[in-house]
Amino acid sequence: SDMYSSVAELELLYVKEQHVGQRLEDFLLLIKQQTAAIDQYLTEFREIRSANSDSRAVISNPINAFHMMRRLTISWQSVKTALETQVNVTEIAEDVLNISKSFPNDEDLSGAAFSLAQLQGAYRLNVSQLASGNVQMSDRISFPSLRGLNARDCLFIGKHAFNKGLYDQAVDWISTAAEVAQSESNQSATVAEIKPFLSTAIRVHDDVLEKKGPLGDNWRTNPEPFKRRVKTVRLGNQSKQQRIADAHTLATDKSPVWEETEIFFRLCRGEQSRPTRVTSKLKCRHISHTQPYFMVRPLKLEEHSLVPYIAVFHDFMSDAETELFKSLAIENLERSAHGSKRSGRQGVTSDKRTSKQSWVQDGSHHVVDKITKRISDSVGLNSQPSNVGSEYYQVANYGIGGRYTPHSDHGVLSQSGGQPTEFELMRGDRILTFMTYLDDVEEGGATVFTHAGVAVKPKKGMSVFWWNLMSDLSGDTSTRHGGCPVLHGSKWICNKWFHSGEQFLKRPCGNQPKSRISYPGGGERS
Ligand SMILES: O=C(O)CCC(=O)C(=O)O
Ligand SMILES: [Fe+2]
Repeated sequence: SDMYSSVAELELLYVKEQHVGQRLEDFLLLIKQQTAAIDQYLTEFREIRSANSDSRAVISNPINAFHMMRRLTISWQSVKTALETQVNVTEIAEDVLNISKSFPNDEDLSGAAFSLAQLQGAYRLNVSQLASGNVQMSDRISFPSLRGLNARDCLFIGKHAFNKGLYDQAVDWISTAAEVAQSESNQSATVAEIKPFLSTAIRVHDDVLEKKGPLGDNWRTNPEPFKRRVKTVRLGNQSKQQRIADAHTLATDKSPVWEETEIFFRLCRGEQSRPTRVTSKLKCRHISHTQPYFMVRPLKLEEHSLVPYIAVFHDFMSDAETELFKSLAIENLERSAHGSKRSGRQGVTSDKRTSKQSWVQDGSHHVVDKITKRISDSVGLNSQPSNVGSEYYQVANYGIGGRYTPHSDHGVLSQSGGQPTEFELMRGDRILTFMTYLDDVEEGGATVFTHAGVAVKPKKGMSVFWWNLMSDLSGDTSTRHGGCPVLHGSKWICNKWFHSGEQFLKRPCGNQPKSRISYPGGGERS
């Protein structure tokens, strides 16, 4: 289950449905042949019997007698074949029913519906347009779907948005449901059925706005009510909303969840613009001196932020290498979890992280080991011993609207779920994240940094890396980041996390007790 949380798995489901569809075509054809034969027999039979005469009267007539003989020989052959192929039908039915055991369940469908609502919210997509089957970001970027959504689909999505506290979107979806219902020739839901949901959604929307304000950790409304004049809107909250509407505001350690979430989505939409005094210092360059083989194939570095240091290597993996990682991972994909306050280090699954993942171990393939060496040489860190200096590769594939809300990668030691083990203490925390995109994503799916104001668009074979720890090995919250919802495409990433415990020979201690580590060579910036 959790099928909606991986596009790669949905592709497998697509192939499965292809097979089932073909079998059902066979099934239908057989049944049609059968009904035709039986139908023909019965038509004649009924005609004769409708006269309601007794046997003597009918059979006394030689032509009638002949007809009966013919019916029960030649015509019966077809009926007999039809009844015997019933066995065949049962076989097909069994096959199809067997396959359908791995079909999505109600929970998967709800997940998919809510993902659509979230996607629409994150990228501010026009709901009517979406309902008509057009995933449109801008005039330039649009992805027509094969068919639109019907009124019942829109109502279903609206209800899910409502249940998750997205009241602004709930009203949008449910009123679109009413619109669609009005013009639907093949009525999937009636306006009369939709109306009560719409008025409830509007009432709750206005209530929440009045009592709690437009934004919170688990609710959202429009800044304006639909119906009533709201007198006592929580102004504090509203002015904050105004503030984050300013394109230069970034998240800080003091930001509540909802504020960071708004900034996250704004960065996802590409609306963030950092001042030129910051961006003008960023450079691109070739790096070839750190290892002899980089002379032949220099690293193509592009900086995205200096403080904290966030940069990418273009063309870090070849197409063959990215394909290899995907193929090693796809068999064992499992729903990704994340830490939470309540569960501590024990992961939980939620819509905070809608992807599936699996671990690819060092040593599982010689190319994997070659890549580990390349990464380690590129960032100047020690990857060994395996799963100590650096973790195994975590390969993940995102689902419909798949995303990962802002978080820090470090903190594996300090989460509340009990004391760290001796092994964890020795291994240290995640000092550096090295993440490679294993595929292109047509739209959406950027990796964004809510404190640093950086958005990195996925590109097949490109790697992005950043430091999660300061020089004194304390956590650096300024590298909080998340994965934006995937609007179109299948997003694959591959993480390698370096740990601090094994880096004592590689990374010189700073002369300042607490400073940010930079690149290359782990030099420092304040
Ligand atoms: O998908 C992304 O862009 C970010 C993924 C991430 O932050 C993680 O896996 O820890
Ligand atoms: Fe992360």
